[in-house]
Amino acid sequence: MALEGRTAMVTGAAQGIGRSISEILLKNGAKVALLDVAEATGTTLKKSLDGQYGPERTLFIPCDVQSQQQFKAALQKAVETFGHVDIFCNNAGIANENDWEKAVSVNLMGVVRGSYLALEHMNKLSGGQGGVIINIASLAGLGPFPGAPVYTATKHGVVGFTRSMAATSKMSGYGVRFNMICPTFVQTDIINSLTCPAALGQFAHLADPTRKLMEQHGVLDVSRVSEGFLQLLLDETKDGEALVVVSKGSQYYTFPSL
Ligand SMILES: NC(=O)C1=CN([C@@H]2O[C@H](COP(=O)(O)OP(=O)(O)OC[C@H]3O[C@@H](n4cnc5c(N)ncnc54)[C@H](O)[C@@H]3O)[C@@H](O)[C@H]2O)C=CC1
Ligand SMILES: CCCCCC(=O)/C=C/[C@H]1[C@H](O)CC(=O)[C@@H]1CCCCCCC(=O)O
Repeated sequence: MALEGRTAMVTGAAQGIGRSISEILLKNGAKVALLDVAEATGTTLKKSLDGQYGPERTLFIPCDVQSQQQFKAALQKAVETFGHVDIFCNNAGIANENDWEKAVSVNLMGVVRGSYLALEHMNKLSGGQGGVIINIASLAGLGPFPGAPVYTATKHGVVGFTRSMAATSKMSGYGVRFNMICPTFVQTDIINSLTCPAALGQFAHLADPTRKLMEQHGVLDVSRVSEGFLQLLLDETKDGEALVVVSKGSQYYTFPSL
């Protein structure tokens, strides 16, 4: 199997896209540390995966990506259990224009924190074995998404950070590839937040236009993102790339050259 002997960590792994990514990693032979702030959902998932893959293949670690202490301890636990980390996916995210500071904290600061902590273990210059970091951005990381300006800003931030880290890693010799995925709407709980007046705050009047956008763009199954994730992970030529996953297919985004 393509990922036999590899160890992965996925944040926001208890449900949705993170769960689907964790499952495709397991199907392809990897061991996976599942991190999530939702302890009950994560524990239930771990039990179900134990039945399918055996208890030694996964580890559930309750972890809020907003906490440096919890995140650092989670990395430590995964490395102690599995020996090393080869694949790291910063997936945890929320949509909340009302509590927009939390959205910045989870979606952008959480990705920076996760990437830097993962690098401490993966960086070849500090004794690591190298690896791949894949960040889950969004189509809203490449263009404007009306009704969710802060969500959009965080995803643009993830795109900029990931591209810059890819260049930084290459020029420094870290041996770690950085890539991102930019999906359109995907059938998970987060799309309820994008049309929920409480989460939209001052932009609650844009819930209906967002529903219309979903009808126009389509809402994908999570498997479309995890299949893209596997493609991006296994293609060693990809570094600093954004894989756009939309209803008509998946394609690498061409950034304007500056
Ligand atoms: N569903 C969609 O339409 C799209 C989602 N995305 C992105 O995909 C990622 C995953 O979201 P979905 O699976 O769609 O949503 P989801 O709401 O189903 O899953 C998000 C997961 O992240 C966890 N989480 C939230 N805050 C956390 C924190 N502080 N620390 C650790 N875990 C935390 C949740 O408990 C949950 O398990 C997010 O970054 C989202 O922005 C990107 C494009 C489209
Ligand atoms: C393939 C090139 C993509 C270029 C960026 C783009 O097309 C952006 C489109 C936005 C458009 O301005 C209006 C939208 O609704 C698009 C963004 C849709 C975002 C879906 C986000 C879903 C999510 O993250 O939960």
